[in-house]
Amino acid sequence: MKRKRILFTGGGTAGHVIVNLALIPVFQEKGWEIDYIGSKNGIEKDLVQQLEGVTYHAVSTGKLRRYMSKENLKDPFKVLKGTMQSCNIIRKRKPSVIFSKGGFVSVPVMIASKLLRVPAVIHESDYTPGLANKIAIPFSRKVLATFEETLRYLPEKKAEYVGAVIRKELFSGEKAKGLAFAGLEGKRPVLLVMGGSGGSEKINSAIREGLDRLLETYEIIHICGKGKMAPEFDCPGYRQFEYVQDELKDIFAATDYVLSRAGSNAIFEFLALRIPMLLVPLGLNASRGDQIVNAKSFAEKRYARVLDEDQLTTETLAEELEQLKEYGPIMVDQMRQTNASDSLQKVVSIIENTSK
Ligand SMILES: CC(=O)N[C@H]1[C@@H](OP(=O)(O)OP(=O)(O)OC[C@H]2O[C@@H](n3ccc(=O)[nH]c3=O)[C@H](O)[C@@H]2O)O[C@H](CO)[C@@H](O)[C@@H]1O
Repeated sequence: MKRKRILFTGGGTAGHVIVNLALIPVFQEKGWEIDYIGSKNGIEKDLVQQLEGVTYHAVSTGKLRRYMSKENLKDPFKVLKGTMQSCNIIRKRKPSVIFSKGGFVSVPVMIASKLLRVPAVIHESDYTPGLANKIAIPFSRKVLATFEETLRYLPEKKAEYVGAVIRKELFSGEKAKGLAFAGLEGKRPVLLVMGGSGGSEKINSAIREGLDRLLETYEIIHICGKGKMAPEFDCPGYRQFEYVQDELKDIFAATDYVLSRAGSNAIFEFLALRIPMLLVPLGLNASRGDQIVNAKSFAEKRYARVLDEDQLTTETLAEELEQLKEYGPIMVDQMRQTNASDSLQKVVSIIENTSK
């Protein structure tokens, strides 16, 4: 019997790849063939190309900029080229279904899916839909949302709330391995600092400026982002990484508190693992404000505390971390009332039912 084939797309930042990484092993176990369309140089290429049994195809992509640039004039042509390349790949590989996690690389793939009548499912993990997904929704059969509140921004007939899709392996981390990997003793509570998949210069600076004081209370694991390490700050109890893959589960298991950006995938992972979080959402000057609403929703449900980026100083950070310690047990109680465990299965069933 001919094996079914699924084509994934999504990229730009890890937030647009991670859900695909959670789904790929499930479809592999089911015996499906897997293709992935991403960009030539995006993080999706690094994360997906190393997976066994997944064929990665790179296409030309535009970039959905929110500012004026000469490059904006070239983008429609890049999207057109990407659409033609995607059409060729789809014609050759003949997927039964396409799953898109958004990001600008997904736009040409979604247009191609419509042109060639391959059913496509979109996933939106932020509270408000991203620009790429907004463009792609008319080309899709189904739009799945992590936040229940997102449904009000989506077409009723296509939208479905599924919750957060979380990589299974994140639930099997080991604290001792996490501490050993980071070279920490675990004598003081471990604070994980994670400025999103690309790191955050603002959070990095605030942590490093207040490092001596923070190290009196915490041991710190700092995921700073590619090219954002600062070896001159290396000292006992403080460990920096650019980006962590396989060992992330162990780092999470060793974490008592987290200071983070408010990207949807990351905050739902902390929620699922019951880690009290202080969130510093990316501001309106650098984004459409999706993290601000993600964070607000978490604060309202008492899963998180929020510190606005423009209020972030070493002093406010130290104060807020004190509050995080105090309110941590309440947050954990609130988080224990949630259950994200069946989201992955739900999404898999929807994709299977949508496929040709
Ligand atoms: C600057 C930007 O555009 N940010 C967006 C991007 O964030 P970003 O790419 O940071 O996305 P998320 O925080 O949602 O997800 C990051 C993912 O990367 C993983 N991870 C991170 C660091 C690491 O070392 N190893 C690792 O595996 C996290 O565990 C998480 O699963 O997508 C999110 C989801 O659409 C949006 O909410 C953010 O606004």
